[in-house]
Amino acid sequence: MYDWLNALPKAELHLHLEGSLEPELLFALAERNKIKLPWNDVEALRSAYAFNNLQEFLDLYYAGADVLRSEQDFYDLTWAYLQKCKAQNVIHTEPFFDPQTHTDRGIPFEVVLRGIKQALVDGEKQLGISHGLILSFLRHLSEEEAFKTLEQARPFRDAFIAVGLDSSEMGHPPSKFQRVFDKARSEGYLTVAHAGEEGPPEYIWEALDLLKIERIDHGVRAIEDERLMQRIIDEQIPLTVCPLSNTKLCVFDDMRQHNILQMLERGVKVTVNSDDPAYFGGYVTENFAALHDSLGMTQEQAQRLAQNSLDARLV
Ligand SMILES: Nc1ncnc2[nH]cnc12
Ligand SMILES: [Zn+2]
Repeated sequence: MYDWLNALPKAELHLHLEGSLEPELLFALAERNKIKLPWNDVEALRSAYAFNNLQEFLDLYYAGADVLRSEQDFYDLTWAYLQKCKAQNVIHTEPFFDPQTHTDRGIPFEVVLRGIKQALVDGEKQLGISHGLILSFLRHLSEEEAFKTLEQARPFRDAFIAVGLDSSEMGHPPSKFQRVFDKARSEGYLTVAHAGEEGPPEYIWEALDLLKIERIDHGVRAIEDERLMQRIIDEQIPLTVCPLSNTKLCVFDDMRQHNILQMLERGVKVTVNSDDPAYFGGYVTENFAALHDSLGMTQEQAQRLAQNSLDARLV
């Protein structure tokens, strides 16, 4: 039914690899690693996917990530995501991963990175999907811990194109990580950050002015600040918007209230992404389909959104 949306060549610019962990794989990895789960089966886990806000989701997302232990686990996770990309004509992806979610559980940085990177390299060779990997800091943790993570990444500098910032937004403004991002930029990393998902427009200003980001992840609350909107339009700063995520996390009560097409028509460089597809009900094509079903997105608008994603690549 959505073959025309599936067929559009597109890039995905906002995807957390840990958020692509489907319940079936989660259970398989739990069995492989002999981990007892608090859910009886896949259906019980899926029925827990009802969230009132970002934090409720994050609590489950970090709990789910605990089944990822070995290099092979991270490879399998990433490979499963790349298969979805192939099926949906995502020809380029710039995924995030959160090293601290794993190093804080005692999994060495290099175990995580090697598994992910090997799958991405195989994806290039075998599936023709190009990539740029983004190391994302957890903003609910301290500046010092982010510096430590940047240090752990140093021997693998070439594996990354950028650093990012995710996790609980409220109370953790971009300014908290200004010095970490300064250091990262001095080492040649590009920068992106989640801002204006649940947080106010001020956080987007900080991300632009203090973290010097190339793209805004989410950014949907920019619409509350006209001066900010003008800047984003004038400078053509891309927004990586995640419609299904925004409705599942109650950023918008209903998809019919989502502002992505309004932004598109105002000249904002918005893109469509899946964020955490295993938890939010779909990959990129399902996100496009939701815009068609609920907002009446036209074929021409879909083409512009897909083209924006290709134009907004960092590599
Ligand atoms: N949507 C999101 N916002 C912030 N942090 C995240 N980590 C994974 N998904 C996230
Ligand atoms: Zn995200």
